Amino acid sequence: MKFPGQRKSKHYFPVDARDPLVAQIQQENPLSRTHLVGVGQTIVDIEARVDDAFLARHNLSKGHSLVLEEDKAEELYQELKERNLISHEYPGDTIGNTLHNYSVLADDASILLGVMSQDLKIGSYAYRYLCNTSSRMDLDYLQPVSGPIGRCYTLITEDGERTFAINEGDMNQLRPEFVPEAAFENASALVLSSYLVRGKPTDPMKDSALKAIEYAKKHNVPVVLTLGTKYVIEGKQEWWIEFLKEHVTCVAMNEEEAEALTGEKDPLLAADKALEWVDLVLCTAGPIGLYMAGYTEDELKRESTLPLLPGRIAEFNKYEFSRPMTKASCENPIRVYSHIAPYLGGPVEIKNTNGAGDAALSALLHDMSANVYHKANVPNSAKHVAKCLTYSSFSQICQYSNRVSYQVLTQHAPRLSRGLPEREDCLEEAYWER
Ligand SMILES: Nc1ncnc2c1ncn2[C@@H]1O[C@H](COP(=O)(O)OP(=O)(O)OP(=O)(O)O)[C@@H](O)[C@H]1O
Ligand SMILES: O=c1[nH]cnc2c1ncn2[C@@H]1O[C@H](CO)[C@@H](O)[C@H]1O
Repeated sequence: MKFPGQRKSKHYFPVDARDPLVAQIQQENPLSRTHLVGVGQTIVDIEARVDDAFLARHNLSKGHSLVLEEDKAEELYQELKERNLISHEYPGDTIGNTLHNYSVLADDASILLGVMSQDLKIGSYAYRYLCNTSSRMDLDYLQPVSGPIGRCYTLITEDGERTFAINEGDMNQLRPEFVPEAAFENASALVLSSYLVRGKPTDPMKDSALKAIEYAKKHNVPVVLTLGTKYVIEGKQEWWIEFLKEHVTCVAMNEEEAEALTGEKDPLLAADKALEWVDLVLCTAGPIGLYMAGYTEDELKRESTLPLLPGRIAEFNKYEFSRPMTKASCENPIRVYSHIAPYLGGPVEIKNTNGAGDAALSALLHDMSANVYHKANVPNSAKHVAKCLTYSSFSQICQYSNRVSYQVLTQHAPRLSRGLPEREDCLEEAYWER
């Protein structure tokens, strides 16, 4: 496990490969490992530049993700092909992206539960998916299917906005028996998306997601839900709120999804509202940057030395140097919030915003895993006197998530093509204090 954030801090582990005491411990007891597990919809993103008329012709709603009927999807594909509009093809899926990015950042294992075409043809979409996925992502549990994996037409209009049109293929055919309990032993988190429940009523995907949640709970693995698109939430708020209350530790969303869920337009107020149902919130807000909200123990709160920020909650970032905890593990829980503006004000040229939110979430998950890893290997560390959800503070995670989003904005693909530059390993020194 490569560590996130302040890697030179005294709690960094493995502390120093040259320290004879540490070397000894490592020889006697191999380090305990952890991994991230996710239930995904295996999808290839097919990117094309189109105009607004194209979206109108295919009845697509700009900025969102819609599932098309097979014949409509074929019509759309034919037009893209005939007009030679397809520019890139990448592995996609919000969960696949998150797991891949996690594996790249942590240089460690993640497990994808999903489907894969059993008869692979070289050059096919399934083949492309596998070739361009991190070798740290464990694909051994995938369920073989006879049909194609999903295709996500990623349509970029002149204003830089992206609209998704989905041809499902067999992406929702994952059956519960392909969700093995073994994948949850020692897992640091289970990550799911709200997209998993929008298949046909006869699709087994929803039951598979519920099976995964059942195992996660059994093994005390936090459940992290990313909201995907506001259309999955709108009109079903009550259902989602019950779902969050019952199953979810951490929710990740952008400001539109946050509004659909909470009715609050302001991302800070929306994040605050979501704390009524979950323990930790990541809310991205495009050019505004991102917010986090969560709980910490009153006695353990740590005051920020950064400027206090104005917002709909006065001095909301006052305790952002605290580490997130579940509400239940606090005796006197207090709410903590943090915000960060886009890294360096955002890239000079945004290649594509596709995947920026997934990138932010993968950084948070990396930090959660680092905590589990550190706790398993250095249980007596002062870091673990209280049961925290993450290794770093709210503030540090905001910085890290934002930095990773920036990296995705500067490239076409929705997944990180490589880790962050090594010279930035210590965020404080190399980047934030510039
Ligand atoms: N126009 C922009 N300028 C600067 N930074 C941006 C811009 N858009 C996004 N970002 C950065 O990327 C992060 C995530 O972006 P955004 O809120 O667009 O995610 P999202 O809508 O969930 O994306 P996706 O669903 O495509 O993964 C933001 O917190 C911000 O740091
Ligand atoms: O219905 C869906 N299920 C799963 N992933 C999706 C769906 N629609 C879009 N994306 C994925 O969202 C990523 C960016 O966040 C894209 O890579 C796209 O593949």
